[in-house]
Amino acid sequence: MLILASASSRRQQLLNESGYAYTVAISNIEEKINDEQTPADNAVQLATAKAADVYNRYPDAVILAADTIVAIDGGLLGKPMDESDAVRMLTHLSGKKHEVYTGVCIKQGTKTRAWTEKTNVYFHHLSEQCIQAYVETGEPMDKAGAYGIQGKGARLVERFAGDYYNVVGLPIAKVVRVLRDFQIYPGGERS
Ligand SMILES: Cc1cn([C@H]2C[C@H](O)[C@@H](COP(=O)(O)OP(=O)(O)OP(=O)(O)O)O2)c(=O)[nH]c1=O
Repeated sequence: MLILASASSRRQQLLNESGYAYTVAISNIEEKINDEQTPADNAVQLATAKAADVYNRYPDAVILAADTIVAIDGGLLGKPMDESDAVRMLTHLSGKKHEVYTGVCIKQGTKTRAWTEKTNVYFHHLSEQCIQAYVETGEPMDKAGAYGIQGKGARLVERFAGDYYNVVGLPIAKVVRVLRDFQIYPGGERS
């Protein structure tokens, strides 16, 4: 049995599109960023903590957890606290390159595979008016870095290098490969 330890509708959608049968169980951990650690370590540790939390409730299942963090100029951006925080984040990202890290943890019993995937994203120069209008759509509020590349936030992005789905919140191609090692297969694929 596969359990997705995530409330994120984007992650659920990516698993649905791949044709997996799974159940959602949400972890209750507090997502605290540790500024003294690298972005990659933060992302993978948060994903591992989410998986460990759900493992306590489902000790026999294969558990998939993920965490997405945005890094720029050596600092980390999680989800914005409010609209002015979203404006601050988007102003910081404007006209620059940043990195999106998604940490993934797949766990069954003592068998654990955990890693971080990085995608570089380059933003256009954004006017104050453009940032304000985007924040007013409400889209930034539940997203790391205050944007969603898969939504209206697409207009902010000049280009990216790496896995697009990693930015959305789950590097699905690698996840599919690692899940095979746990005997979990996508729709249409046999063991
Ligand atoms: C950068 C970016 C982030 N995001 C999202 C992915 C994640 O859902 C969210 C980062 O928060 P996360 O803490 O990774 O995930 P979550 O809180 O939504 O769900 P859970 O903790 O239950 O797993 O930001 C996008 O949807 N698009 C983007 O372009």
